[in-house]
Amino acid sequence: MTSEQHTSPDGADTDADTGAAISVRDLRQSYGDFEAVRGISFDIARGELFALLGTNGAGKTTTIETLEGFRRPSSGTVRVFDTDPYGQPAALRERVDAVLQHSGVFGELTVAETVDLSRDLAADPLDRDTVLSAVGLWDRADFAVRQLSGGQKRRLDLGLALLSQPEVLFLDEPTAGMDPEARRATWQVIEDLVAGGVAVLLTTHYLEEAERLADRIAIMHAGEVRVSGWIHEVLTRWGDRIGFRMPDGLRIDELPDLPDAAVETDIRENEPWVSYVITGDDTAGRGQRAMAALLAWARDNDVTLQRLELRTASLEDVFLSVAAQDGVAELAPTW
Ligand SMILES: Nc1ncnc2c1ncn2[C@@H]1O[C@H](COP(=O)(O)OP(=O)(O)OP(=O)(O)O)[C@@H](O)[C@H]1O
Repeated sequence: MTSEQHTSPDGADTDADTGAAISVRDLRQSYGDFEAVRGISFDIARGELFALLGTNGAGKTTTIETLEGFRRPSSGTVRVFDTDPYGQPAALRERVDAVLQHSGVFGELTVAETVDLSRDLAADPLDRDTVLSAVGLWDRADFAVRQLSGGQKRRLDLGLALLSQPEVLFLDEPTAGMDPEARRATWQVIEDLVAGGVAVLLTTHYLEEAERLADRIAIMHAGEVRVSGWIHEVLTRWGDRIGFRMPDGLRIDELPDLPDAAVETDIRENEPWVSYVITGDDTAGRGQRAMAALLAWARDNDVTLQRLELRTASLEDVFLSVAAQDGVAELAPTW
């Protein structure tokens, strides 16, 4: 993880002065009259994992395909190591690899043959056993690729991407179809790559995956980045949560005011549910203070709080508010 990027005196970010492996500036991308990406900007440093999240059709794949050099921007600039990636120039080919949504491997070849074929194309490849061990397929070397399960194919895709020892890796939903154990093993592989200095751009619909792996995130909706930042800052900004089952016989206006908190009610698992969202500046102590006030109220009023919980905001809380809203301004928490 590195510090935030700087801008050179002429206003241009450069690889040399920022350490940015990937730089996107005001990228717009259209399909005919339809603008799928509407002016987004971000940087990714070496040794950083940046998660590009978003609703279906938000523009993530379009953005990644542009960075991979498959599409020329309609306007704006994208750079990978200070180089325009359009057309996948030779200077980048050895430094960049990807796990795409749709695997390009041949079903009739064995796993070992598939790895060897990719090794033949790489300048300084890892050896076959290292690759197959890294992705947990050492016992599948002699299987035809078509005999692999969906999750195993995904692991093979990752193995093929990491064997060339890339400096930039694009991961487009890399753990789709994996069971929980394979997913965790894959997370470890990705964490090791990032620790080794690889810049990773990840898209995923598994928010737990982004929460575990990402240094910084951007959440896209309708072609725009609606929320971005260091993941812990985003979650802190979204506030802590106290929740409990709505006590029988109480109305919402009979619930107490808690410090720096706003209350709302909804239904959770078929039960009436109370949520307090706590956003005071004292991020270390605000949850405890609100909880202490709630417990004092419950004791004084002889109320039992069932299923009581205190938690920090999750990426799912942030994501759902992005998906539910349709304007940037409304997204800043107003409680
Ligand atoms: N080749 C294309 N021609 C026309 N429209 C396209 C094309 N590819 C994508 N789009 C549209 O552009 C928008 C963004 O698509 P994109 O695939 O980038 O979204 P995404 O964020 O990756 O979505 P998902 O999470 O569903 O994979 C969508 O509305 C999609 O319908």
